[in-house]
Amino acid sequence: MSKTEVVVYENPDLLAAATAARLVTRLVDVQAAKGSASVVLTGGGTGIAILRELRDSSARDAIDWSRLDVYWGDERFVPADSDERNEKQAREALLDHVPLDPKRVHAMAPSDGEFGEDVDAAAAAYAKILTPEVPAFDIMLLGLGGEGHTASIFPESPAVFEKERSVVAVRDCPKPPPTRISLTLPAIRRAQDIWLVTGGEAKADAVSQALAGAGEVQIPVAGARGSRRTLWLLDRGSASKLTKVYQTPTA
Ligand SMILES: O=C(O)[C@H](O)[C@@H](O)[C@H](O)[C@H](O)COP(=O)(O)O
Repeated sequence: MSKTEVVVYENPDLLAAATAARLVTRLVDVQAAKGSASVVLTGGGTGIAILRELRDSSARDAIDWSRLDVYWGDERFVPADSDERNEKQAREALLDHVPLDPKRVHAMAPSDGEFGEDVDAAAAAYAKILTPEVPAFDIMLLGLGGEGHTASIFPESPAVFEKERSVVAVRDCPKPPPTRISLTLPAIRRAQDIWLVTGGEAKADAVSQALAGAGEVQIPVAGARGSRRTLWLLDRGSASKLTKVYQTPTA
C-alpha cells in the first residue's frame, strides 16, 4: 500500500515554488536511477504556476530535458491556439523554454487537429499512445476542484465509473470548457508518485473529505493514489479543515 503524506505550505506562492523544487530533485533522482523520467502535467492555476516557478528556477537544468517524457492528465478539447488549452499554457509557462525532445512531449489532440471535433476519436488516440500498457508514470501532478474533481473526472460522472479504458472523452463538464479528454482513475493509479497540489480555502472541504476516506464516486480525487506514494501539497487555506496536524515547513 502506498504512503499518503501531507505537507502544508504557508501560502499558494510558496506551494508552487516548493513543488517546483521538489520536481527538480525527484526528476533528477529518477533520471540518475534509470536514465529517463516521465511526468504527467495538470491544468489549472496551481499546476501552471508550478511550471512557471520551474522555468524560473536556477536549478531547473539539473533535469536532463532531453530524457523527459511529458504527458497530460487531462486537456480541454478546444482549438490548439486557444488560451484555454492546458498544453498551450504549459508551453508558455515552461515547455517552450527548455530543450525537451519534441517526440517525448505527448499532448492530447485539440479540437482542430487530425480528429476534428471527434473527441471520442481523440481520446482513443491518446489511449493508443499509452499502450501496450499505461506507463508507470514517475510523477503525476494533479489539481482538484472544490467539489472533489481531479483531472476532468467529476463526481458521479460517467468518467468516474470507467474501469476499462485509460482515456475518455468528457462532455458537459461542470468546469468550462465543457468538452475535455481525461485519464481515468485506473490510468491515474498507474502512476508511481501522485502529487495532489492545491491551495485556497475553496478546496478545504474536498481535501479533508478525501483524506478522511471519502469514496471516489463522490470525491474523485480520493481515488488518485500512487502505487509508491501519494503526496498532498497544500497551503494553509486548502489544509484548513484537516483535523490532524501536519508539518508546515518554515516559510
Ligand atoms: O484542466 C483542468 O481544469 C484541470 O486539470 C483541473 O483538474 C484543475 O487542475 C483543477 O480544476 C484545479 O484548478 P485550479 O488549480 O485552477 O483551482
